[in-house]
Amino acid sequence: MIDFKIARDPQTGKETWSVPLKGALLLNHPLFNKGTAFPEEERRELGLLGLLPPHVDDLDAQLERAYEAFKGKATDLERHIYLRALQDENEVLFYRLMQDYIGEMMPVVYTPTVGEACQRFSHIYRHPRGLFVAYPQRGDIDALLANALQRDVDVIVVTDGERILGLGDQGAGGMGIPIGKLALYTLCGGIHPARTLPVLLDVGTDNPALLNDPLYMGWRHPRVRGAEYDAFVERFVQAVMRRYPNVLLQWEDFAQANAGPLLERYRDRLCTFNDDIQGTAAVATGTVLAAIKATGVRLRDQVVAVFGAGSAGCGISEQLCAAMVRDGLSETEARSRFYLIDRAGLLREGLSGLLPFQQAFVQPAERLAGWRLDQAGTIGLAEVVNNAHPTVLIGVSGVTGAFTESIVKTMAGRVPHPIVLPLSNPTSRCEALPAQILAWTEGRALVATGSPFADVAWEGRTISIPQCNNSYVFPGLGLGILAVGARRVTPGMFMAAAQALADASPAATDPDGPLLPPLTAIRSVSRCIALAVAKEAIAAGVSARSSDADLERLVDERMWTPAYARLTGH
Ligand SMILES: O=C([O-])CC(=O)C(=O)O
Ligand SMILES: [Mg+2]
Repeated sequence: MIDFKIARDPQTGKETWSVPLKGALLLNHPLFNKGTAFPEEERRELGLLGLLPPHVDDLDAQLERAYEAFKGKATDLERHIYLRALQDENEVLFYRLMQDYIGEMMPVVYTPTVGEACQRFSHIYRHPRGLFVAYPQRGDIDALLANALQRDVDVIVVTDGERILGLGDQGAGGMGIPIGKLALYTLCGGIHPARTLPVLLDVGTDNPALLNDPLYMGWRHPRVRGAEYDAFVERFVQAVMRRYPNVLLQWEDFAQANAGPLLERYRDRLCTFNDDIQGTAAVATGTVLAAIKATGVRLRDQVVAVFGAGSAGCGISEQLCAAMVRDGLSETEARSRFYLIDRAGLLREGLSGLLPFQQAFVQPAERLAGWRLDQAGTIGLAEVVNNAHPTVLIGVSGVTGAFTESIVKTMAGRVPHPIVLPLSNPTSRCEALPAQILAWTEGRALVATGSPFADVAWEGRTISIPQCNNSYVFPGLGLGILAVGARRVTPGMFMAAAQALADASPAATDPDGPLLPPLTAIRSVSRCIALAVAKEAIAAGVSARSSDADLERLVDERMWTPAYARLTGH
């Protein structure tokens, strides 16, 4: 831990950081390092004279140099390595560069390239970041946390690496995900980078390629499971609560068998949520709400097919269902409009092996009279589309190409503007490519994807493909929670976030506009979401505040902007 202090001028918002480091040690510290932009008097005061080339740059000159270096890289993975190295060298420069070129750089730091970076983690590793909490060290978790660089932590993103995007078990390589998510907390939500902590719980890996890789950096052991796993996670959460009682803890990319149970176990004990279940649900709900504004067909009249009935698919369905109830349906009526398809086919009465969270979406046998079973004896997506006539089709399966031409064409045969959301990540796992969906529907479909895609040209129109990714929600959610010191993350906050996202949709005012705002607007979208979430926290009684007064100031004060602070020694 490095004990540094930040003083903020209330008038100008400018920060002065008092740091205990000097000379080369200071230059090696990404939070403090300004590189060639250290002004003369700081070079003198902080023992930097002679350690830097004599010319003093400003941030703009540094940006130009960094962008040139970025452009010089040949592949996305090399660009990722470059940006991660910059993050480990100079955070202000990294975040300003990301902000100025967000459309170009977010897919490199985050989805999809972060997936490849996780797969190649042990080969591209350069510099430590975040905290590795490995099972053999389970007796020392308090000490491990105390070793973290940060004294005060507001947000932790934790994974055990078992379900990294749609790429499965990446073991310790999963650390790339918490690092990427927290970079987005700062980039999109203005969360101070000094107050975020990525954590990888290393309980081993069942990925044979990793276990056999001589360079693998994780604990070389099959995954610890069952009661031992649960006890380990419990030790971790207790240590976190002792050290950072008010922290926001985000669970990320856990396998289905653990994701839901962990959320249930901890949601009432600390301020915590699961991004893949709840964050993905909120962004999908916000996107569907935006799409129905564009089509003019009410939510209560939609029929939803969800391909992939894991925790994400069920989480999305639960939230959309709650939104339908708000739109006037009874819960039973709303649930009857959902068709969820898992590996064993449509969730239906009599199907064995249903998970607890799937039970609520089981279709009764009488509604399926006359439906055909496929060769495997299940009711597949094609049969659902043939018979149920969905208006919304959502993919969270990780099955590349699952939305075939015939499925999409059948759907579009009955719906003027089908809403099609292939959300699986990374790009290689997408259920259908946007250009295909638009071609198969004569440009009528409203499409949004989980991973980023380029615009599609269609008969003289340029159709932008919004990225329906939880990155539209979690940074603003976190910002709102921190702004009012919320103690819990409630379902109402996700509904407020979804509504705020839909309200910010360009399609709400222009039927030809994209469903989601462009990435260049993401900071202002996060701010709107933060305000809605903060309001909801107060209304739900989970904040110490009792009034909405001053919310804008509270949110704005929390938003860090990448700019060099004055540095002094102490
Ligand atoms: O990371 C992303 O792009 C979205 C996400 O949470 C996932 O796919 O697991
Ligand atoms: Mg995830």
